[in-house]
Amino acid sequence: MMFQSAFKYYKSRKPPPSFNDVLIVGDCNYPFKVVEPNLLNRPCVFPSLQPAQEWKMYEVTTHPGLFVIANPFTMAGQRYWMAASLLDYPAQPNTTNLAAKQIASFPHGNFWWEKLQSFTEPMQRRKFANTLRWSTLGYQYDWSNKIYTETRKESFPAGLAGLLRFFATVLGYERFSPEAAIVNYYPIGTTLAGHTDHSEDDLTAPLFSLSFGQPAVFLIGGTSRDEPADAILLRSGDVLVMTGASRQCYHAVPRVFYDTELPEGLEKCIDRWQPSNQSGNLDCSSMQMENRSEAEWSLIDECIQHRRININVRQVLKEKQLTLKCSDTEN
Ligand SMILES: O=C(O)CCC(=O)C(=O)O
Ligand SMILES: [Fe+2]
Repeated sequence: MMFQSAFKYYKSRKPPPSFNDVLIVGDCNYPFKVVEPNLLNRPCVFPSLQPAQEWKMYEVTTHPGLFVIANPFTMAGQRYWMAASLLDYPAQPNTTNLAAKQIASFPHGNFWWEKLQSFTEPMQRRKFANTLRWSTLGYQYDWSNKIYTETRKESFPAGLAGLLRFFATVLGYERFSPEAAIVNYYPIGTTLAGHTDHSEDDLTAPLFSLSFGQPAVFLIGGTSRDEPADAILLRSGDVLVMTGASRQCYHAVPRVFYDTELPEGLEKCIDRWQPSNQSGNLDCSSMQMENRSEAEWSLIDECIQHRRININVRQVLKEKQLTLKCSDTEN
């Protein structure tokens, strides 16, 4: 199916789409080529992740350069990043789609989270929860002008930067520098239209997409909208990486749905993070772990039940620009 017809097909509620042609990460019946982790003389462990020798990594052979790592996270690890996405990343000075309200009412914190806690009626709380749609980390993306500007550059969260450098190294991209992220919050039923990401100066650096919470159908086509698309199922913990030719391909998210709608035989997301069973309070000093309270975990679980979170990480600058910057600060 061509990109736009595939988008409509997977978006449709009536009738709902079939999952027959959706690529399932890790299933050998599909065009997945096993990729060996690049682990020479390197530590293969990172907090929140399973040891890298145990990861299942694939290249999607119909899209050279497109890699998928089938959920390399531990359960507590997933919950750690879910909590960070909901409590920390939407906080000032990061920008969110709710920026105008944020400045007016809560000058310093996470307006959305603070206000969310004030609702006692579940339906109203859920309605308000759905208003958060994105937050930006590091270089704050200017959506109107489609640029990253030096003047709106916040610090990139250190733990997340470490995680992304670790993924990049295991895939052989040792020089990857995480400089900007868009955290997308997708309430069930929402979509992301087809686009390419081309505002970064370095389009040869990989683009990472981390999925948490409810599942989604991810669509990837060619460099124009007139090429056929592949649909890939992304479940909680899955990591998708666009490199090489696939880095500049059209992609979209036509469907975010409850894992209970997954066909029989497919692992449900819920088995991947098990709310309340295990806290996400990791014991690791390198990630400046903040302990979350019981009340916070319960609201985090509620939020996760009704949405997918996507952490989309980019390198913005070319390596030359980076080198210049480093020598600037050293002098
Ligand atoms: O949600 C996703 O997996 C993709 C998000 C994306 O393409 C973007 O933020 O540019
Ligand atoms: Fe994108």
